[in-house]
Amino acid sequence: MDFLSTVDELKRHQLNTSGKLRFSVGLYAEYKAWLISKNESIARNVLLIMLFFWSIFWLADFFRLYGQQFEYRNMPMIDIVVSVRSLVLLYLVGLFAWLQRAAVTYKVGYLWVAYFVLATATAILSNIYHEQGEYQSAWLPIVIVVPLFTLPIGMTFASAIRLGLSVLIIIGASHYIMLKDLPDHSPNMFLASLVLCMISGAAGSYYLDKVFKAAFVALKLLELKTFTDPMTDLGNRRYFNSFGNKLVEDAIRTNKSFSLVIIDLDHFKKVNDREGHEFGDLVLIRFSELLTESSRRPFDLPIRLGGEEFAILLKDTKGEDAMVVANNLLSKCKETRYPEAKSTTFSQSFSAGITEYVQGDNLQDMYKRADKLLYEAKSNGRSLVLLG
Ligand SMILES: Nc1nc2c(ncn2[C@@H]2O[C@H](COP(=O)(O)OP(=O)(O)OP(=O)(O)O)[C@@H](O)[C@H]2O)c(=O)[nH]1
Repeated sequence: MDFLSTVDELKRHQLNTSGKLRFSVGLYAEYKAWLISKNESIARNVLLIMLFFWSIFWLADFFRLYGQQFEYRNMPMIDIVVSVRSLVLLYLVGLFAWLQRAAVTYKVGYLWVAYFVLATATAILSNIYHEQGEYQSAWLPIVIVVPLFTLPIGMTFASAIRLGLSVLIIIGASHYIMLKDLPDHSPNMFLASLVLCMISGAAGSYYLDKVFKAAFVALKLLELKTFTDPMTDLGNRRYFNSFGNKLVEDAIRTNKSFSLVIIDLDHFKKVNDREGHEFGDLVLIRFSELLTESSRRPFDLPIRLGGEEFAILLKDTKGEDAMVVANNLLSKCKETRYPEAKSTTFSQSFSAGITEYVQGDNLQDMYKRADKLLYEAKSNGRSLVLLG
């Protein structure tokens, strides 16, 4: 896959959609897909072994420290610091596994696997061979974890360093507190480890940032294509189903309502016949722009269901309020002038049916209700919005 052109395409696309399209495929779905995927078994097994190793490593670290705490120091906070740190690291390794899947999918991450293996090996070896006491170097594996803080993809080099530094300060400080009373603790060793971690953390962050930004962009582009109508850049029927079902779930959980508007342009066949198909397309595009303008709140979702049929999903909106939105849209639609039309008096109207969610509804029930009203509007002379 050519990532540079992908990034450019995504940028173009995002400009057109003006941020209206929201994505429903999240990290969780990706992670699940990774777990069930059959094709990437090698990468998955390697990572699961790593994960296992890490669990053992950090748990052992914890129990060793726990076992020795009374011998070396009297700090009740030590247990908490160590266990929280171990949990956070395990969680981050889980996230790393997800990121690695993305890397394997987009065939850009093998260098990262090498980095991971190398850093882990360094950590084990430094632990085994350190003569003065293992804890000075026990936190070296942090070099692997720090780059994970580039997770908010889109990070710059400067922010990767900033994040790397803050993580190191937090973990370094907690480690220092744990170690400072050890009889064989060497401050120079501590300092050297800190610098090493800082450098590799920042370098790793920078590299990871580049790699995963590309993978992330490719993933988003795929979602964008799946859910977008190519002519109007509105969400398509697939997106309608996905977002609409989510609204139903939200409504069940929160007891809040939402409304659905189904719109069908009037006499559109005649528009095509009289003015030509190309002009018909232009009307559809202009109407989509109006639809986007009138769906002003962040969770108003305009959709092209297909042909000359559109919908708006209005979150937290009562039927009467949706009626106001639809009637304003109808006025604007009729007022729109088309200098491109052969007929100077050309204007486009639509008919619409609106319904509000009632407990027990599913999306299909709502669609049927709104569609019935829409056809009532059609048979009552068109250019009409009905609520029911
Ligand atoms: N130009 C253009 N026309 C389309 C597109 N999709 C569907 N159409 C046309 O939209 C028209 C829909 O016509 P009908 O379903 O008969 O309905 P209508 O003429 O709008 O009449 P009413 O809905 O009863 O008001 C058909 O002529 C389709 O060819 C498109 O992408 N571009």
